[in-house]
Parts: sequence; structure tokens; C-alpha cells
Amino acid sequence: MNILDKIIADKHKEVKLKKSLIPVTQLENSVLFERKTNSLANALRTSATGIIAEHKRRSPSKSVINQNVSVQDVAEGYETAGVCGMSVLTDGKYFGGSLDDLLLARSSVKIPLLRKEFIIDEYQLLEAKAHGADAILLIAAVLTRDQIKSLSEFAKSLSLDVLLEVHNQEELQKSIMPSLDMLGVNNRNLKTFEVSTDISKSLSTQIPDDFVKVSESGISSIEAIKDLKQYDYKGFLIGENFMKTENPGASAIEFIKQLK
Ligand SMILES: O=P(O)(O)OC[C@@H](O)[C@@H](O)c1c[nH]c2ccccc12
Repeated sequence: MNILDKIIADKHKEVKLKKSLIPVTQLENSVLFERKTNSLANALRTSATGIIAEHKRRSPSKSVINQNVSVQDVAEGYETAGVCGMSVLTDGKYFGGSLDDLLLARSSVKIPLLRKEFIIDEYQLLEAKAHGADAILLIAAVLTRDQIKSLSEFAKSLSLDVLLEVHNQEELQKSIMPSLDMLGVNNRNLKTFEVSTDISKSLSTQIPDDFVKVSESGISSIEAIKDLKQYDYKGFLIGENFMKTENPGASAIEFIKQLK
């Protein structure tokens, strides 16, 4: 079994357990459920930088990245840097994140927040909304076309933007539908962890113009972004490059200064 299959098998168990402990009505009655969301896709369309900066403590490919910073400080630093949005990993077992991280980020900043999670069930979209997310991620590699359709339509009914992540042509082809806002190309193969921005470049022409194009993972230089902009990418999801430093917010400030 590859790592992605393992993560998804665990996620099914986790969601089942959470559903039995926290009823949907509790999520729907939370204060944040009524909050007006802030579109990440719109922010990217008009942004000069397009940076989506991520909070990530650890990952299956790198183990520990940074366990010493607070999510509030990171969020505030990213916002000060002028990022377009922030991605918050909420998976606990493999990435050391939590829904509390999302809540704490929400309490600290106004910028659009993406819940970075392995979504397999509508329940997780209600959780995302109840913890202050503006956008959610769907991963084509682990979902059928029907699942992508029903989950994305449900997200839209909650006013959440949808970022659909693909890694190859087949995943892209099966996924294109009007209920998606952004199409993300993950430069990292989630099954083998190999990283190359060439994947973003080769898939770019096959993404219809009505979707905001996002290049994800393995981005660590200004040159890489300038290069990807030639391929019509408007969003750049960056995690490790900021998180591996002592002060991720300060690193983002420095990076964006150079980009402008
Ligand atoms: O840390 P990086 O290489 O800059 O990558 C960030 C982000 O793209 C990556 O964390 C990611 C992309 N898709 C995911 C799906 C699940 C978990 C994590 C991810």
C-alpha cells in the first residue's frame, strides 16, 4: 500500500469516529459557520504575487520541518508579508496539524484560508466552514469524478472556494467541471514524493482558462515563479521553503520583497 492509500484509509476511520462524537448540528451552530467567506480565487486573480503560504509542521516526505513556531505568529507574519492566502494543514497523523490550527489562524488574520486536508466526506467541509476556512482542497488522485462533483458542489453551497489538485493528465481530464474555482498542479508525486515543476509546465495548456491555475510544492526561488508565470500560473503554493526557517513570516516577507 502506498502512503496516499494509507492516509486515506486512516482518514475514513478518523471521519467516522468524529461523526459519532461531534454531530453536524454542532458544526452548523458554531459562530464561524455564519461568517462571510473571502474568496481565494478572486484574490489570486488580482494579486501581484500570487503566493499562498502554508503552515506545515511535518510531512511524510520530510518528517520534521518546524515544531517551534506558533501558528498565530506564522499567520501574522504571512499576512504582513502580503501573501494572497494561507494554507493550513489540518491532518494530525501525517502532518502534525489540527482544526485548532485553522481556528487559531482564523483568529489572527483576515486573508483567505485554505483548509489543507484529505477530504473524502461532506462532513469535513462542514468542519472547514465551522473553523474559519475560505477554501478547501480536493485531491483528484483519491476521488472519483462523482465524488469530486458532489463534494465541490457541496463546498460551493457553503460559499467555500474549491482548489482541485491534480498530478497528471488523466486526473485533470476526469476532474474538469464548473464547480471548481482553482486547478492546482502538485509538483510532488504524493505516491513517490518526487518533485519537479516541469509537471506544472506540461499540464498548463490543458487547463481551461476559466480556472485559476495554481502550482503547488517544491517552489523555493523567485526564478521558479517568474518561469511558471509564463505558463499562466496565478497562484504558487509554498510550504517548506518558509516553514523550514526559524521565522517563516520573516522569510515570506523577504521572499515577497524580492518578487515585487
Ligand atoms: O512544502 P512544499 O513543497 O512547498 O509544498 C507545499 C504544498 O504544496 C504541499 O504541502 C501539498 C500539496 N498538496 C498536498 C496535499 C496534502 C498535503 C500536502 C500537500
